[in-house]
This record gives sequence, structure tokens and C-alpha cells, in this order.
Amino acid sequence: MTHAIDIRSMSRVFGRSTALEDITLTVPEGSICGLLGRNGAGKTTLMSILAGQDRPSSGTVEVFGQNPFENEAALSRISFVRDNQRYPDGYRLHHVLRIAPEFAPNWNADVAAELVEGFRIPGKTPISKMSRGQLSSVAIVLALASRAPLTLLDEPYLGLDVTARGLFHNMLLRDYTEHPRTVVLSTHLIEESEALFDRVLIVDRGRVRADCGSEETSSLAFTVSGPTEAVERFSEGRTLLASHTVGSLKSATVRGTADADVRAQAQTLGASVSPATLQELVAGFGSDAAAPEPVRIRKGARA
Ligand SMILES: Nc1ncnc2c1ncn2[C@@H]1O[C@H](COP(=O)(O)OP(=O)(O)OP(=O)(O)O)[C@@H](O)[C@H]1O
Repeated sequence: MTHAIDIRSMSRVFGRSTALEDITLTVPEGSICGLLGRNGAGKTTLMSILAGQDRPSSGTVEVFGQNPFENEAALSRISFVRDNQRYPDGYRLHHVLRIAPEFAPNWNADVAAELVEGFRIPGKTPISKMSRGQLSSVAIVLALASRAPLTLLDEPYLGLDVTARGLFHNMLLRDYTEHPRTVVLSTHLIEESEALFDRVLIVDRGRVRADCGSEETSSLAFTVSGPTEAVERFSEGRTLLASHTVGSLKSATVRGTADADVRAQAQTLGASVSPATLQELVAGFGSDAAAPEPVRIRKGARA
């Protein structure tokens, strides 16, 4: 399998703060990977390094087999759109659309025009005066119309209304299907975006906590709920990622697979088991109770 991203033993330290610690991971070509984790988990730092805007303190990073840092050939294959994207003073939309193809060899003006119309991005307003959602819209136009082999989207949803979010999802999936590429998308809107992902990377405090295909997340953890005593008895000897108690009822996210034995045991105790949602997994792997060892499940990428 060809890897778009290959990271080995990579760390990024800022003074006394370790933003990324001993990261080893690969992302196969032709996948949409959700990069998920709590605030400060290390998502933006990871994307900046992949985009050649920062370099690791140790370890190696390869994008399509090359180190992206100060590497023009590698950077021409990467589109990185971040939430605080800056534009030159006085720039309006038409300036951006005119200059973008110079940096994006696969630029598609039809995709850009369709998105500009759908997002209702004003042509006359200077970019510096645009609303938060309009800025996100411009960033998404750049990201999708670039059709870069590696597209990095860091929190693309900030300020976007529900219609604009739907347009983004539809265009991403449509254009990705017609022109396959590798996309890494970080977001805190997990429920809304999870249908996009065929891979999921969960990071917390600079470390990879889970790395698997999206259809395999159900084997990482499950939720058990019921009377507090039943859930506590069921949880004995198991690894809890998180738990919540409301009145006499308790719900816990438990590491492992909910096989027939697990379900039967819960039922005997008067508790019930259901698959953990992706949101519960991210919250669980970001909790202080989560064990530090990463869970990796490697299978093929989407065809
Ligand atoms: N230039 C820097 N100097 C010092 N510390 C930094 C720097 N950049 C990032 N960090 C620290 O590295 C850690 C990871 O930050 P990062 O921005 O990558 O997190 P994130 O997962 O993108 O968070 P969020 O979801 O809040 O955007 C944080 O603790 C942050 O304070």
C-alpha cells in the first residue's frame, strides 16, 4: 500500500512544552482521515509539520516519500488551509482566485466558482472585513479547488452555517470521488463530520491514542449503561475510558470489543451494552483515565 503520509518517532517540543511526542503513523493514499482530539492535543502542530510550515524536533516526516520542509516539489502537492489563514492587505476574493492557480497545479476554476456561488462569498468585500464564516468559506474554496494530492483542513467549519457545512460535505465527497486524493481533516464537530471519514486518528496530549479505519472504531470501546451498581460490577477489572452518573444511573465507556460474552455478562447484571460513538471515543481517549498505549488497527484504504 502506498502511503501519502509516513511519520516515524516524531516529536515537536516548544521550550518546555511537548506538543507531539513520539508519533509514528501512516496515512494511506486515497483516504479521508479524521484527525480528532481535545483542545491542545497537537492537531494543528501535526498539520503544520505535514505542510512543511514547521519541522519536527526529532524523528522523520515524509509526504509522498519526501520531507516536506522547504521542499518546493513536495509543497506543490499539498494544500493546507488553517483557521487563521492570512491574506495580503486589500485582497478581495478575485485576487485570491487569480493567484491560487500559481500555487496549485491541479486548480479547478469550475469547482471554485460553484463553491463561491454556493457559499455566497461577497466579491467586493475585502477579505480582512469578511465574517468568520465567510473566511472559512474562502479557505474551503482554496482547499477543494486546489485538488492537491494531500489536502489538510484544520477546523474548516468555524462560523459556517448549516447550509454551508452541508455544501462543503457534498462538494468534498463528490470531488473526492471523481478525483481521489488524500484528505486530513481536523474538527471538533465530530458527529456531523464522521460520515466523511474512512480513517480516524485520535490524538491526546501529543500522542496517538487510536489509529484505525472508521469501520473499526466499534472494536475500540463500547458503552455500558444501567443502574450504577450493575455498571460498577460490570466494570470491575476492565479499563474505563470515561464514566458519567446521573441520579442512580451510570454510563461508562469501556475499552475493548462488545462480543457476545460481554453482552451476556452485562445483561445478567442488569446493564446494557451499545457501541461507543466516535464522539464518546474521542472524549474517552482524551480523558485522564485513558491508558497511554495507542490502539492501531491497520487495514486497506477506501478503494
Ligand atoms: N509555537 C508554540 N509555542 C509554544 N507552544 C505551542 C506552540 N504551538 C503549539 N503549542 C502548544 O502545543 C500544544 C498543541 O497545540 P495545537 O495547536 O497543535 O493543538 P490542537 O490540537 O490544534 O488544539 P485546538 O483543538 O485547541 O486547536 C498546545 O499545548 C499548545 O499550547
